[in-house]
Amino acid sequence: MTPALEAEGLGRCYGRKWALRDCTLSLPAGQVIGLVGPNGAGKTTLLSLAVGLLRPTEGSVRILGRPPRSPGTVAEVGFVAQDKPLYRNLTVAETLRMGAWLNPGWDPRAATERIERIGIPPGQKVGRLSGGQRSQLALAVALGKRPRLLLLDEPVADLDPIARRDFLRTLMAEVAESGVTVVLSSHLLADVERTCEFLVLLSTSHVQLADDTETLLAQHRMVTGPRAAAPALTAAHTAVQADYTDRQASLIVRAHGPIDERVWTVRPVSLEELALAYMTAVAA
Ligand SMILES: Nc1ncnc2c1ncn2[C@@H]1O[C@H](COP(=O)(O)OP(=O)(O)OP(=O)(O)O)[C@@H](O)[C@H]1O
Repeated sequence: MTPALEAEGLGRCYGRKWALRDCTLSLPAGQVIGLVGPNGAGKTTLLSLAVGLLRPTEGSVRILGRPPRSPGTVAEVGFVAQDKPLYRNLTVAETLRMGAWLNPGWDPRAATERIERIGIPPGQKVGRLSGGQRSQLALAVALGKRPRLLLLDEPVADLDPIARRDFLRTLMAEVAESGVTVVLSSHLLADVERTCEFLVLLSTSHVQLADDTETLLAQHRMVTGPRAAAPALTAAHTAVQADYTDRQASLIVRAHGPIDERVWTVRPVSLEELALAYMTAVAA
């Protein structure tokens, strides 16, 4: 199957500062992919390069097997930017009509039903919606397009917990029903853990992790035990994060084989622990 997004040595700099560098990735189609990383890591830059809103300084990117903005691609890709750009003077109903007018494959039922279910009045001006309602409308417009690839830049940041759960459920239902690929950038690691089957972690403008979550979780372990035994442990396995007291060591390791459970207490890590460990390790 053609990857949803492929990047090869992709980089973008602003002046002399690299926002994204050496980015080589292949994202599988038909999954929900989490894109995480600290502020300024390069997530928006990667998404903007993918949809052709930015040009690469070096390297290349393809979406759905084609360069961004090539004929056909624009109709097949939905992008909801971080600031949810919508026309403030249009009403909700007019926004949906504009979506229908601009997109040949528009599904009026999907968009309208969604807005009705959330209870946003169709006659309301967009400029008077709350931040969360605007996010919901932007998602409805993006889904109404029936895209094959949906790129969402921090879509749930201003939703309340119930709306967030509903939003993520809708996304997962869409993936199951239509096979759309979703790339979801978020700081909410617990949401990413619940929703995503594949994780991309960016930090300091570089890709630190890009793999399916099951593989990542199988590779890593939380290990606690005597500090004196830590050098032997870190010689055999890669320490991603290490905390020491006088006698005790507590580490997250990428294991390269069995860990001696006579010496160490070993447990699986959560995706949230793993992502935080990588972000902290790179920042340190
Ligand atoms: N238009 C711009 N001009 C100059 N520098 C920029 C511009 N856009 C982004 N940058 C810089 O590029 C880097 C990556 O920014 P980007 O917005 O991609 O990060 P991000 O991971 O999306 O951050 P956040 O989580 O805060 O949204 C940052 O250092 C940022 O300051």
